[in-house]
Amino acid sequence: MTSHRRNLSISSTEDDPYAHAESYYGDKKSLSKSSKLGRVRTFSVFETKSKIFDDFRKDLLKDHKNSSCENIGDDKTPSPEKSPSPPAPVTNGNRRPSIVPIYDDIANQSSSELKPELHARRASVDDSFLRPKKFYINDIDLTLRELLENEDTDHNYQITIEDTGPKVLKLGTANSGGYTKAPVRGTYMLSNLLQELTIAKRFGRDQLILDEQRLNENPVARIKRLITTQFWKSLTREITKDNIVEMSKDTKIKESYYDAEGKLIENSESHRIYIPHNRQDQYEYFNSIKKANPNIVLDVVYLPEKIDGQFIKSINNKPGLLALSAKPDPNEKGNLLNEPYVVPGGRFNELYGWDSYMETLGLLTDVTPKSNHEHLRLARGMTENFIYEIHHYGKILNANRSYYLGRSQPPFLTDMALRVFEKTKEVYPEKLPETIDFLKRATLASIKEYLTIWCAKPRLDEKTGLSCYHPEGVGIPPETEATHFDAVLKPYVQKHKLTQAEFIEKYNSQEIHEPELDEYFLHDRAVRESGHDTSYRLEGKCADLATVDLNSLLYKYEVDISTVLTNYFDGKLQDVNGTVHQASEWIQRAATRRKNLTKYLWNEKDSMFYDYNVKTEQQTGYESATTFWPLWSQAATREQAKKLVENSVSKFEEHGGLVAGTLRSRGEINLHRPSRQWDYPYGWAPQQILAWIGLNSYGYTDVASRLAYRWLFMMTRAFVDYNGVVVEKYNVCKGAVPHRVDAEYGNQGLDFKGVATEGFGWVNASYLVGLQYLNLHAKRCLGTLTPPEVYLRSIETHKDTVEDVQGIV
Ligand SMILES: OC[C@H]1O[C@H](O[C@H]2O[C@H](CO)[C@@H](O)[C@H](O)[C@H]2O)[C@H](O)[C@@H](O)[C@@H]1O
Ligand SMILES: [Ca+2]
Repeated sequence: MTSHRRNLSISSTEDDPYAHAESYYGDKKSLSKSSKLGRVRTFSVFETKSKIFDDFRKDLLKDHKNSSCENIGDDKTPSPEKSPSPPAPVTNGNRRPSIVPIYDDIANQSSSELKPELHARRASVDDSFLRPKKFYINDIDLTLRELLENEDTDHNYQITIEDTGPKVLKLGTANSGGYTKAPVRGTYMLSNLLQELTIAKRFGRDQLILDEQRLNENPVARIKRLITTQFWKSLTREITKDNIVEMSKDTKIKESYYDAEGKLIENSESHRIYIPHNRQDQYEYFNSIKKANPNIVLDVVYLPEKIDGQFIKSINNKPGLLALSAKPDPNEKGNLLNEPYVVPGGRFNELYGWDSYMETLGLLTDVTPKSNHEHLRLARGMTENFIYEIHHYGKILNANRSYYLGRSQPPFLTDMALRVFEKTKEVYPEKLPETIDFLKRATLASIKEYLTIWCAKPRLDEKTGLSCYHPEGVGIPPETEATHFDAVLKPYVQKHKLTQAEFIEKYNSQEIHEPELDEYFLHDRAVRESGHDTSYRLEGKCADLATVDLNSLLYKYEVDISTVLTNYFDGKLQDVNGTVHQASEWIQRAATRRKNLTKYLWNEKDSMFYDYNVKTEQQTGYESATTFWPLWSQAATREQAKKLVENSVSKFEEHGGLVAGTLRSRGEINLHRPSRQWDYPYGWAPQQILAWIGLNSYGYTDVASRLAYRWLFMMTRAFVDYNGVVVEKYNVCKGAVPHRVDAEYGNQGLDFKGVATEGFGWVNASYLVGLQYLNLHAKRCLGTLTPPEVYLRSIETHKDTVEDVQGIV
């Protein structure tokens, strides 16, 4: 049936029960402050109720009557009853839909205000023939209140399996005008109801027709839909004149200074953007915004040409956002268009290094020549921002805030650029010269990063030819959660008979010298540069470790650079300084590193790659999931891969996928040795993704699929049982509550009321990437929440194959 079957002025896509929130709850206009226009389909308050039901009933009858006839009821002509310009919205007295915080107006209303109006009349259409159902929510506030009062028994504005309510709420059906009631049952449907009502309310709706299908949607489809249509959007940042003040706000550090009397003053908020010393265009652009808006508070500050540890420490109390790539707006003189990016989420509201690579993998999963070009734009934006960071800050930054200026994160630029390049060629074949230019710029930036950061002092260990994480910096990293260093600082605080705050102040200003502590923080900064902050694998020694992770990534750089030079630039590329880089040099570098990886990092007896301590000249023996990274970069030999799979996957394979490190290596945890988030029992999305890609590339697709199933099952189970939660990391060893993590700053992505709107960047990506490793049978099992043990038994019994695996990354 291709025609419009409804006598409502809507298109067929608007009748989709799974439509994007914008079209389901109201068009974009409805979000603007000045206009709260809702679309017709959801029966906005602009129409009188009796007219709503008249229309709807007529429509149903027509639907029913014509259900077997093609092209009957073609209503391309808009319904004469629908007014193109709706009358002013009904305001319900003083009650206006509030958006933030969305529950306040419910809480503040007296129950008489919330009393349901009597239904004007009952529609004469019987419910029974209509499947799937639609519910008529006459008063969203009232329904939300009833739902929360009955079902959210622990009062956290989420409906989870820990709530002990009746687990059923009756809602009026749409075709009976709300008269006939039908139940919404069980945690999953009730929590989806809470989510949908919360979203509808954020769109300014008071009433709603809600598809039952939206409440009992297959959870796999729902997670995928939310990530691709909502979460990426919520995590997207793009600096504009209108949002720079909000974007420059820092939430991790409180700005502080001493007043004339020497009293420490803390600002609750600061808004500052730092500009590279040679970007006058950007400096002027941000100042022009200030000039045009004298009421805004925005500090626009040039960075010096030389940025070292002392300088970075000197601005610890003046946190600011770091400018990113921007180009002139062809349509508006003086305006700059800033490249977009995706942030991880929660407390991480800036462009991160390796998170962006993982997000790119996720974003590119659904880009085709015909769809989702926006996702390609975001992936390209992040890559452009990395090129910019290398040229203006000397490295790809941990993240674009001032306190991250001294350190990088695991490098993935060559692979990221190649993937964006390939996709761009496919989507915009007509732009090939521009796309090749992008690849050239990304490759030259990667070469610069490789030569000046990763293979230069202090990161390069000349003896082994391998590299270590070793950033610049002085003092204590200011961005960590307040209590993170308590155990480490305690003996020093006691020794100097100071409060911890006083000690930090004096130690940072170098009034107190503690060489051992300097050494500890050198390694701590290195741990943060490694992205694996924090872990007992690295603590107290990271800057001395030639890690498996970093050296696998650098091998990939070497191979990718030689491939790009060979395939696109006749084997050589000249940089801005006139140096010509030859493919043959990069082939040689890769061969040397591969040999050194085997010589220093491979342990034949244990079938593992271990980090190598360049000071003690020994392997550390710490069992870490980074042992699979040489599969991702294809630095491992076939034999090493086979041994890893046969003897070492089992060391890390837990209920929910790969654990970051083994229990044996982590050791005992106690008050003085608190648990660390990158150790047992936690599992992280990037570790899973890299292992799947690596295993698959050596032909171990069955192992990759099995691990993907475990991870996706754990995510789906938590999503279904815990109100749509998607978090930064999981406890992969626990069947129940895997999303509850209390190590270090705790988990991110948990803190929401009613509905999760962003998930977490790399975990979102892992879901989309992971699905590509599952065949139809696996996806069906996942949708019905079949536990991994049962699913794995089923595929053994049926000698299932992975022949359906499609489009693997
Ligand atoms: O503020 C504490 C630390 O937070 C970041 O690290 C964690 O989050 C990052 C963003 O998702 C992620 O890249 C990193 O692997 C996580 O451990 C930050 O990167 C650290 O520098 C910071 O100290
Ligand atoms: Ca609850």
